[in-house]
Formats: sequence, C-alpha cells, structure tokens
Amino acid sequence: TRSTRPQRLLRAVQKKAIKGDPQSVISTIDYFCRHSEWAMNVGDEKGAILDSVVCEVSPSTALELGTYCGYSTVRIARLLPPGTKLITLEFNPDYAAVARQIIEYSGLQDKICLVEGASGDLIPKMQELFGIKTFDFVFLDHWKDRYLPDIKLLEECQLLRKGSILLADNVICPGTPDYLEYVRNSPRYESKYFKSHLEYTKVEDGLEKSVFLG
Ligand SMILES: C[C@H](C[C@H]1O[C@@H](n2cnc3c(N)ncnc32)[C@H](O)[C@@H]1O)NC(=O)c1cc(-c2ccc(F)cc2)cc(O)c1O
Ligand SMILES: [Mg+2]
Repeated sequence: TRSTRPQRLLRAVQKKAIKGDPQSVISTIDYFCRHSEWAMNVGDEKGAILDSVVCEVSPSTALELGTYCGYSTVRIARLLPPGTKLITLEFNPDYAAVARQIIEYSGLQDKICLVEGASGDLIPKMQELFGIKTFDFVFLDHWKDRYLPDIKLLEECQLLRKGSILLADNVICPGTPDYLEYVRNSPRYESKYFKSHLEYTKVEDGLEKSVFLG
C-alpha cells in the first residue's frame, strides 16, 4: 500500500538530515513541507516563537500534547538544559512510530519521553508514571477541542503551579474559541496572543501564551 505522509516525511529526514543534528532535522522537515507536501507541524515561523518562549521559561519539566511527527518535540528538546525531561503524548500509534524515529535520528531521545495514549487518560497518571509534581511548561497542539478540557484537567490534577506557562498552537486556524475565551477571561490566567501564520502558508494563525496565576 502507498506510504503515508508521515512516512514520506521520515524518509526525507533519513535521506537529507544529518544524524544527531536536531537543527538539520528541523530544517529538512520545513523544506519538505514547503516544497514537497504540507504537514501540520508548528513550522518555522511559529516555531521561532515557540523557541523564544522555551528559552525564556527554561523549564525543568515540560509537557507536549500532540506529538504528531515530533517536529515541535525536537524543537523544544534541543533547547532544554541537561537533566530536564520533555514528556510528549500522542494517541495515534502510526504517528507515534514515526515520531520515535525522528526523535532518535535527532539524537535527543534521552531528553524526551513519548507516551502513546490519549491526553485525557494520561494526564491524571503523570505523578504516578513520572513522579512529576508540576509542569513548568505545557505546549498544546492536539485536537483543538481538547485544549480546554485538558487544562481544566491539569488544574484538577494540581499539575500547574503559580507561574506555569501554557503555549497553545492554532488558536486562530483551525481555532480554539472556547479555550481562548477561558484563558483570556479567567482570573487564574494572564494571557497574550502572538500573531503569526498557519505553518508554511499566508493564512493567519497564532500562539496564545498563558501564565497560570495559581
Ligand atoms: C491534532 C493534531 C496533532 C496531533 O495530535 C494528536 N492528538 C489529538 N488528540 C490527542 C489527544 N487527546 N491525546 C494525544 N494526542 C492527540 C493527533 O493524533 C495528531 O498527531 N493537530 C492538528 O490537527 C492540526 C491541524 C492543522 C490544520 C490547519 C489547517 C487545515 F486546513 C488543516 C489542518 C494545523 C495544526 O497546526 C495542527 O496542529
Ligand atoms: Mg498545530
């Protein structure tokens, strides 16, 4: 049967990127998505904003919801100080299999823990599975109607602390209206919109950065 787009993206990385060089993996994926096939990675333009927030927060504990092929996983992990862990959740086994290989190719597997499963099931298990108390940083990039229920779940499970940073992709396209309304109106969050574009296109999109106030 025909290969899938994630498999073709992985093949491009294995063919063109330098093994052990995260930046070349990132550049190869961006080139592939601009010149061969669009794919729903956060991309280079929003990726630069993601980089700046990760550097600013310099998290000891980080969570990513929605790994897909691992592009933003590699972007985040390459900036983490030694000894920190990025936990990334992906419920599609085919996507998770590709992501594992892209993460390994980049050489960042020691900083990343990819868990297959649905965020709604796994978030309540973070303490028992990983001994995580709270997350300093959460990148939301999974089903857009799961952003709001999952941050409420993070609150309920006491996985956020005063100052925890949430960064959400696609708040304009495809859009997460209920999430935006919540973080922008809740007294428990201080929120800021970073205007950008949908990956590899001229369509408006952006990232919403929200600080949990406790
Ligand atoms: C949702 C996907 C990203 C991944 O998230 C995993 N996932 C889901 N729900 C869960 C869960 N509850 N737990 C764990 N993993 C989970 C999934 O399997 C995908 O691999 N992302 C998108 O759909 C997405 C779509 C677009 C997009 C924009 C304009 C268009 F015309 C078409 C598509 C852009 C983006 O930037 C995206 O991010
Ligand atoms: Mg996205």
